[in-house]
Amino acid sequence: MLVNINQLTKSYKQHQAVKNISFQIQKGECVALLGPNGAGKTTTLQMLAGLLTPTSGIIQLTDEAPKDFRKRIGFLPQHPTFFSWMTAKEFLQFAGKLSHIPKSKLANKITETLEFVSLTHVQNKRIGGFSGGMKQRLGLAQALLHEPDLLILDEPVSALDPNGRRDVLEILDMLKEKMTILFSTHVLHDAEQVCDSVIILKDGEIKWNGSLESLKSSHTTSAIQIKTLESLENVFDDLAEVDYKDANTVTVSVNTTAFDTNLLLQRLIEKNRTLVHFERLQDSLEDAYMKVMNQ
Ligand SMILES: Nc1ncnc2c1ncn2[C@@H]1O[C@H](COP(=O)(O)OP(=O)(O)OP(=O)(O)O)[C@@H](O)[C@H]1O
Repeated sequence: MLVNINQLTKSYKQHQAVKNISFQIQKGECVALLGPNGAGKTTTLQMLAGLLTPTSGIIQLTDEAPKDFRKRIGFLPQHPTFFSWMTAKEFLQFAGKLSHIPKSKLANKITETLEFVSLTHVQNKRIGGFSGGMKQRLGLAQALLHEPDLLILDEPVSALDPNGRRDVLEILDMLKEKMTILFSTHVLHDAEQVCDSVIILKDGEIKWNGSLESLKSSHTTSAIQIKTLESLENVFDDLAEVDYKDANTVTVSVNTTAFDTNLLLQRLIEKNRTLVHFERLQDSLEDAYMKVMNQ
């Protein structure tokens, strides 16, 4: 285990933004912190990055005393600020000094990191002329420079256009082979593209913590839709999970994919109905997410 969060709470005056949350992150995991606006994502990440003091609770990186974890973390805030008059290289030199990277290592580290985020060709250009996507990649470079154990990114793709989004998600996909990543997003699709597990936050509380696969399997249902030429009246009346769409169409909810569909077909034959449409309907991951949010 790399991170252990225990009963973490943050109150802003009377308002509890994060309510007693506990979770763990394993070394090498890529975890998405998912939730709508105001869920408490930024507050949680800022506490993890050591920028905000928790009202109560414990944040531990393995084998470290609670207060010593900051240098092992790389953080990209939701709205990073840059000095627009600096060049990309100057900005990383500045960031490198702040995080006490030894002088002998810094130049090589900057070259390597700029290469990794595809900014080598503009390393001597002023940041003022950079696009949103380029700035975000530079912010990412700043967070990576000191080779952190845990990379924390607050909504790294929310403000980007589709190309910028793709570039940053591709970088994250490469990075997850090398380090542990926790990033927030309010878009399920972003989480799905790079992460295996999600923590869903709503109103400061954890609504779900687990793999995307288990989210889907535990919150989705499948159904079978049947349409016949004749009316379906009295055909499936004894089945509880039957929903009549119209006289000729029903949807039968089935709890497992192993449901024996032959039973339904047999019933149609017994009752002399002519089948014109038969389809298995399956909830998507998005449906599962909405179910968790509405719980
Ligand atoms: N400095 C602050 N003072 C008072 N309330 C705050 C402060 N920062 C955040 N909040 C409140 O705490 C709650 C959680 O905010 P937070 O920014 O952590 O949510 P979020 O999930 O990151 O949302 P978003 O997606 O909009 O960034 C919100 O109700 C917000 O209004």
